[in-house]
Amino acid sequence: MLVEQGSIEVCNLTKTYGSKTAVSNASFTVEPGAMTGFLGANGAGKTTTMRMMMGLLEPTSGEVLYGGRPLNLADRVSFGYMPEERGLYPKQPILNQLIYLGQLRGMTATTAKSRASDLLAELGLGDRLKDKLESLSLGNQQRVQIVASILHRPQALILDEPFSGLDPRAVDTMVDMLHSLMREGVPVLFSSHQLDLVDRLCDRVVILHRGEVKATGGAEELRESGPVRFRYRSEQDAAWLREVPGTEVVDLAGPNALLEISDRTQTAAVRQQILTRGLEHGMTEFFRELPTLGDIYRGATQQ
Ligand SMILES: Nc1ncnc2c1ncn2[C@@H]1O[C@H](COP(=O)(O)OP(=O)(O)OP(=O)(O)O)[C@@H](O)[C@H]1O
Repeated sequence: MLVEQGSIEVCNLTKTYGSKTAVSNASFTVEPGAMTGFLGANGAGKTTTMRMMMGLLEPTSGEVLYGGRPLNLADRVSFGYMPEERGLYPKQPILNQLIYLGQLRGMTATTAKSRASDLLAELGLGDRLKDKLESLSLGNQQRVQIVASILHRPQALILDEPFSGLDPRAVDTMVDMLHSLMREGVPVLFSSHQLDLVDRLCDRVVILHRGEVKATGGAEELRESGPVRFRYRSEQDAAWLREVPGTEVVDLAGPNALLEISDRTQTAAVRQQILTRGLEHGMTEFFRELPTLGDIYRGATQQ
């Protein structure tokens, strides 16, 4: 069933600690029915931003809107949040504490028990329901954390490093769960350092660097707007490409090269020139290669 969910708009959020600015005038949107990856190095300000979005930290300035109006307490209770410091009780049996958490979020004990049991079983923990959290491996504790954040069918999901420490199979299972929520129209924001994972999973990206949003938008759109690069392959030495005006050779290995067009408005002309001359130099392939999200990330966080 597709539920009408609102988007979350982060508007000019700033957080300062004394003279230190942890987050500076950050603005971005988390769209319903999409996965948004929140990328940034250690200390970039991701956790601080997410905590402000969840109302756990008062912004120095700026606000967060949900469905076009200021986010209120009821919205926040309806959201699923996985904090960086996690936050379940190590000494409590896992099912019991999930039932308790579900009740805090308005579920009956019976519904919470049945949904928690189903989700734990889906994550391969069906036989651990009565075990204390601390007796599980760290990766399995993390699976319980994700169950805690999605138990009550949240209206939005904000996840701080949800994939860190998970093995590939656990990542896949969790991704399936997040995708099914996303298909129901839930906005999902998750922070990560894992560029490859963000590249694989996200429709949208926010890149934070030293507290500032350096890039935001659709992953494809960001890749399209990145540097214009062409892959060139041939049967002869490709060093002649260094002499072509309007391009820079990013990488050259014998007959193969990666080129970047210096001025994207000149792309068609430069491309035509290379095609014509390439035919005289044994060219076998020549095609546009979009930058990866990793390239975009590195470009946006250079200084
Ligand atoms: N309570 C605090 N007092 C002072 N400075 C803080 C406080 N909380 C965070 N900071 C600083 O704010 C900056 C942003 O921290 P934050 O934890 O939001 O980054 P992050 O992107 O989540 O990093 P990581 O990926 O390492 O979790 C850091 O320089 C951090 O030291």
